[in-house]
Amino acid sequence: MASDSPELDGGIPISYIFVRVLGSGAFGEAVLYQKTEDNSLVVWKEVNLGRLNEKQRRDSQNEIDILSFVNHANIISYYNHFVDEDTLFIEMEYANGGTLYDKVSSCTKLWPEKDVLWYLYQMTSALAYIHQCGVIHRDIKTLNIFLTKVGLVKLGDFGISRFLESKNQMAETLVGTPYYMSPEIMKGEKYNFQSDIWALGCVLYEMLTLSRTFQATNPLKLALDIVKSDHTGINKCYSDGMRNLVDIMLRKKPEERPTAEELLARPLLASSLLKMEQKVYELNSTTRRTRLSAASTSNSVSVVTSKMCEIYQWGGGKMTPQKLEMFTREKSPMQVAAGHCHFAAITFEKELYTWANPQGGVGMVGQLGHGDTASYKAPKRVDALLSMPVHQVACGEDFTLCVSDDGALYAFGSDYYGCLGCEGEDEEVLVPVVVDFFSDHPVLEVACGDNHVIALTHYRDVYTWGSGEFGRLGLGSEDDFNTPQKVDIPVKQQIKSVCAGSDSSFLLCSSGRLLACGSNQFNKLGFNSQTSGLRKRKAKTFDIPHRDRFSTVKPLTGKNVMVVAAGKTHSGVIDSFGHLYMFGSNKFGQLGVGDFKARPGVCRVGGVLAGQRVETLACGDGFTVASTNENQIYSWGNGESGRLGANFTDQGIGPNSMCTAFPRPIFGSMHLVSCMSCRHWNTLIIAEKVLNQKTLKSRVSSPKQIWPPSEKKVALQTVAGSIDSGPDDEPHAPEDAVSSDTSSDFALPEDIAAVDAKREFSPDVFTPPRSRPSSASTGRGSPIPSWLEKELNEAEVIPFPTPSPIVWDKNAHPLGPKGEKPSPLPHVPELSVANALPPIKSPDLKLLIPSNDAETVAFLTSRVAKLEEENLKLKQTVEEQAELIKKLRGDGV
Ligand SMILES: Nc1ncnc2c1ncn2[C@@H]1O[C@H](COP(=O)(O)OP(=O)(O)OP(=O)(O)O)[C@@H](O)[C@H]1O
Repeated sequence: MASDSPELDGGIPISYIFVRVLGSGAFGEAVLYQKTEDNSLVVWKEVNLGRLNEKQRRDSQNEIDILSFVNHANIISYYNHFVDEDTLFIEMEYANGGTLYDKVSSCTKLWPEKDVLWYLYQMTSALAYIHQCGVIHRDIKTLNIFLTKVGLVKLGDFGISRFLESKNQMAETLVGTPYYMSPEIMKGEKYNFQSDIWALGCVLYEMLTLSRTFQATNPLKLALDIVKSDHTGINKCYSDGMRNLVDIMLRKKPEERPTAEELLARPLLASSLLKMEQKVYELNSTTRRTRLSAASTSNSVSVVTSKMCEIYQWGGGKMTPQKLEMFTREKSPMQVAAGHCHFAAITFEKELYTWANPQGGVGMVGQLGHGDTASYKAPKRVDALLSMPVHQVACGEDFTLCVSDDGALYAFGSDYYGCLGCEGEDEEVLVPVVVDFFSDHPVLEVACGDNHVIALTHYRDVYTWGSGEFGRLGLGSEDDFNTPQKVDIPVKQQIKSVCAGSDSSFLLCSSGRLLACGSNQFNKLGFNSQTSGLRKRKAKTFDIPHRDRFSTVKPLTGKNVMVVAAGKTHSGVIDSFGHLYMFGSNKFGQLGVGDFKARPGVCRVGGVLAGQRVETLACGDGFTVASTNENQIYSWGNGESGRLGANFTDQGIGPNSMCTAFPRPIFGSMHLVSCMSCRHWNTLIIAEKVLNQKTLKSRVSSPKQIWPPSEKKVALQTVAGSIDSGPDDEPHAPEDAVSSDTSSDFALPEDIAAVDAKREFSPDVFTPPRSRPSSASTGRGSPIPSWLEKELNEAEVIPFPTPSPIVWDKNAHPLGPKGEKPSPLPHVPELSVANALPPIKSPDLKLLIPSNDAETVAFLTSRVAKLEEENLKLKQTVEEQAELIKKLRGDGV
């Protein structure tokens, strides 16, 4: 039990962000979570064992037994399970496209035969597989056939399946859903695999007719119809082969029905079997994770943290942060983007929501994508993109662009400057249109300035279009373009991320170098340099007004830039140490250096931020917002119209009484910010709150395989044994704690001393770094690339005596703060759980890295950059070789 093992035995803590409750079944809830380890969505099905009778307990146990050994592209994957007191938790694959029931019931027109065939193939393939393994599903129905957005079928809900010893064995229990029950079950006779074929026949019939096979609502009449009557005919628009399939699957005598294998061999399916098999493989390989999560490694103990994400918005008249209730109650946000008067958010389910806050009679021009010019004040889902999983969004002044999982780029709103990237579109586009140009160049990330767009493709090419004033497109001129234009990158650098200011553009390279172009007014690109102290020379500033090609921001060379943010008159970057550097206008104190004086070069922001790692950064019109590894959010600069989310004043010094030139904390309670975006006077942030943390001991398991029938029984006993409530297997921790996060979501600024007091400790809970939606202005990267981190974690441990354990706070620094033992935690509600948990050691890193001094950090950072560069070179060589081989083959050599 976890209480007996105060240390985590090398177990990897896993964080889950609560997304939403999917629904409740007879025994409990199915809850959707995002796993921060790899950003995947998973379902935790909670089964309340306390309410179950003996038979129902067996059924839920049965579901795990079956799920844990089946492994098929068209069956919901099982990842993990544990028992916590009277609740059984099962972690499984999430099917993000609803159920076949939803799809059939929302259809008004008959389906094309090829679509029916595609679904039928996948269901039959899943059935053939489980039947071969000796399992009858026993509850095949449209409600248990899950779908993914890309059109994959996932058979689920094995609650009442069971093994049959042999194909001839007959089951006797009366189970299933009446509409899909076979005649033999209705008659109380024994049944076998062929009952599943009957149910599949009913499902096929529903897909072809959009109605139930037998309609009677009176159970007796239904039973009679199933046993005696024939189903009504199927529309002649379907082929004879298809209609014949229904007939043979719904034969009253089970032995006359084809088996699933035989169905697959029939000409209708067999003729396109290979193609469909290949398609399933391709679609599945992009979405599927490894079957067992880190929690399931042998004897591991993990901390499972579930978090809730909330969106706060301020500015434009909203003087303090306002929580958008919709994203708290129903949907969990993953990325946000702010425009001049419109906003966008993407949920974990990859749905896009938009809303607006127009002021002073500003008209809407379709930038919300809802098909009209209404200004929806509350977030509304963009239904036109429902079938497209959207992973990133960016807002321009009055237009919006977003990227789907498959790299398609969609645009809507005003095309006045050609920012929609599609020639021949109306000036106002009210629903998303695809930017055709990128059909052959899948897009990774998009950034929008006020009137221009930058897109980064999967091949790491950069395209720009829209207004070219001040050379912001980096194309060597100030010309405007209404279609994407490829940008020449002067240095052979791999571009990692793109960022757009109002009339400026930045490209962030994997090497940590920053390239910029566009207007350098106030030195907001950071190009200006100053020479002073040279013999016989006066101090001189080299002022560059604008640049029309991307070039290196030289004053930042040597800083390993991880994050860049650009506002209207100023910009900022965060380096790999979490240091913040600002440049541009300081009229409103937006550089955060404690005064309002113009600064000719790049300034490092210290003060209250010194000693913290800055993790996210966003720049608006005359103000800046940043968050740190200590979960504090700061704002500074111009406070007019609620830009700072609070009322700070350095009265009498700045240009107006609402300005502050120092970073000021704005949230009273601690929040982890995963994403932020500022534009004009608006700010949007996503703040994470820990809901609860559990320490759990995972069952002993290794990745499951399909066993030959003879070994099946033994293997299943092993799996079943692992959730027995015997002492060795008790997987829950008595110290499971639920955070009583009753602190107000937002409080006005505390006094800085209180905040400083909080900064003296760092939580000793280790949570894995979160991979974030890539957004130049918002995201923060892990200081150590994932491959290196993986290598470090998997490296062989060489015993090395250390006087005191080093607590590695991943959020704090690549190597932790000087290796000191942290002081005990004061009582802060959000951290009460952290206090309850034992300190987590990171033996691997502690042993691998003998000292935590700055040199080691610098060494590792430069090594990472170098390795990345080498990696890039290798990739290029491989590509060149592949090209050569292709050419040679083409020439017939
Ligand atoms: N893996 C999954 N992916 C997507 N949705 C799921 C998944 N598992 C369950 N759901 C959804 O969650 C809801 C609740 O599911 P659950 O399995 O708890 O109950 P049920 O199947 O509706 O009822 P019962 O288990 O009593 O038959 C259902 O709407 C179901 O569609």
